[in-house]
Amino acid sequence: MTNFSELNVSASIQKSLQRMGFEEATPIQEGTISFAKEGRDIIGQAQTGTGKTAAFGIPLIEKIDINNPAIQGLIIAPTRELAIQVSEELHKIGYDTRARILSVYGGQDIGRQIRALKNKPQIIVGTPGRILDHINRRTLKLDQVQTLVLDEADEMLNMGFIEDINTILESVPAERQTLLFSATMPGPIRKIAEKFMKDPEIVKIQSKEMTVENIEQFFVKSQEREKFDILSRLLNVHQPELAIVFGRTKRRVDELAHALSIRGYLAEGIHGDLSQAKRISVLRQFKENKIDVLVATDVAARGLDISGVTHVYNFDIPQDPESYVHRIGRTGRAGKSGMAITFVTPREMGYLRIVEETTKKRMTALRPPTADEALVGQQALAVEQLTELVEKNHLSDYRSMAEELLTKHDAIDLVAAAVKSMTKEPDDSPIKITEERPLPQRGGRSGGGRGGRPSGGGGGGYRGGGRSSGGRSSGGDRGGRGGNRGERGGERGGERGGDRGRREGGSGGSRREGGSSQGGRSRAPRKRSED
Ligand SMILES: Nc1ncnc2c1ncn2[C@@H]1O[C@H](COP(=O)(O)OP(=O)(O)OP(=O)(O)O)[C@@H](O)[C@H]1O
Ligand SMILES: [Mg+2]
Repeated sequence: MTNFSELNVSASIQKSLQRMGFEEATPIQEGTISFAKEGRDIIGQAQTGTGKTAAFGIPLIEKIDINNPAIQGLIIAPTRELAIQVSEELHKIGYDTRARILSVYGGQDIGRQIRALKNKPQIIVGTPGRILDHINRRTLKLDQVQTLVLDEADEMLNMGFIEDINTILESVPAERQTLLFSATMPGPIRKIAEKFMKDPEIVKIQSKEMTVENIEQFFVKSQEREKFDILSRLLNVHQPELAIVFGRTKRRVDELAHALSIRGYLAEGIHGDLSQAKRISVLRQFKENKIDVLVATDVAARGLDISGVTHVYNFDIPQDPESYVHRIGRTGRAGKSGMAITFVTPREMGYLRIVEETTKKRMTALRPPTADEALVGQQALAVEQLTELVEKNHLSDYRSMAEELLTKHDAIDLVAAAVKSMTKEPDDSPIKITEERPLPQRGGRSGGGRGGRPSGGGGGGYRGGGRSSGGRSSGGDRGGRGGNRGERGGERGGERGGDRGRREGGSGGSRREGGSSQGGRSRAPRKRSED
């Protein structure tokens, strides 16, 4: 391990890093900071959650000439949330150097952005569409940019941003430093690098597996209609501090978030159809622990760094392995441990194997907990809370009531009642989850091979079983919702017609939801439409 002074990081940035609690550089930081300071182009590849932001952020901030009012650094990130997150991290790193940083992204009032641009920011973090918009309006002057960063390059490729990035690259001086960061490095990304970068130094943090070791990976084989009840029981047993549940489509996310709330979890959904303000507020609530379960589509959660996510549930198995890697990478960040659980229907077992082949890591079969086990989990939680209350001993206002109760009732009955009242018991309030058709068959015979454990239902002995989640799910009434806009992710045709703003704002961002596996790539089977 190397500390930042050994990497010759300036004293003022070291001070900020100290404040951020960064004691030592992570391997990707150690590998890239010196090269970047030499002015080299860099391709940085490292697993999720290993500090790629600071790996480019530290040398970038260090290079800024604080007395030069021009934009000197440009960072392109695939989504608004990421642009915000990156700029927040840069603010922290640059706190003592006082570099001026501004994020620009779709969905935010452009007039306000234009005014903010007049305050002479030195670093811009933005999404491709909005950056282009500003370039076209001549509100963003990039002729003095010295450093260009492509963050989450793989995702920008998947989203079909390559042409936009091409155009942006043509607007920045050729004499510049280019840093490209990605958790995965599919072939087309290497091609971009060859085209746009000068003799790049490739810093790849070698790891046998693509996913970090501190994430335990499980799969649950179950029928589609059983998934929701299994998910509830898993939540009850695991008692995650913060959990993210991934759904394949926006409708799925809406339905899951709603169903989880009905069953008493503090859950909210996030996807590209929600307004910018709503997305930001949901993320804030999640970060502040006001929500326990965040339900999200791939894109909405890509790259998000939320500390303390203990569990990731893939309610639907992702179609491509890169998405899997990114999804589960929302937990196990900065060396913490995490658990990832992927639901897979028997017909989708081929996808599971493809994921495992790519990550070089086998998932362990998880037997779905029975209703009794789920109850025991919740009772244990109640006992824990009760014990904590006793230990805190702020009970003087209640003691006389307790004494009186004890004269009338059996002590064990009283404690049992207290535990019961604090236990979240199984809840079979009706919910509606529209069944998803499985992904197209792939990777050989379905259901075979893994010789998995018995799946599903736990013998049907649980309350509120398939009846509640599956039974009432025919849901043809959703047809007109038009939620399938986003599923045509790969179809670039026509969408260059100037509605870029829409793509990043409001509903427009939806184009990418779930389409991440398709854009520009032909190897994945085309996904069916959402509805
Ligand atoms: N040297 C360090 N010491 C301690 N914590 C760090 C260090 N570097 C980064 N972190 C923290 O680790 C977390 C993950 O970092 P970051 O978001 O940059 O990961 P990433 O590699 O970009 O992941 P992803 O591939 O998911 O985008 C952040 O909370 C960050 O503040
Ligand atoms: Mg990142």
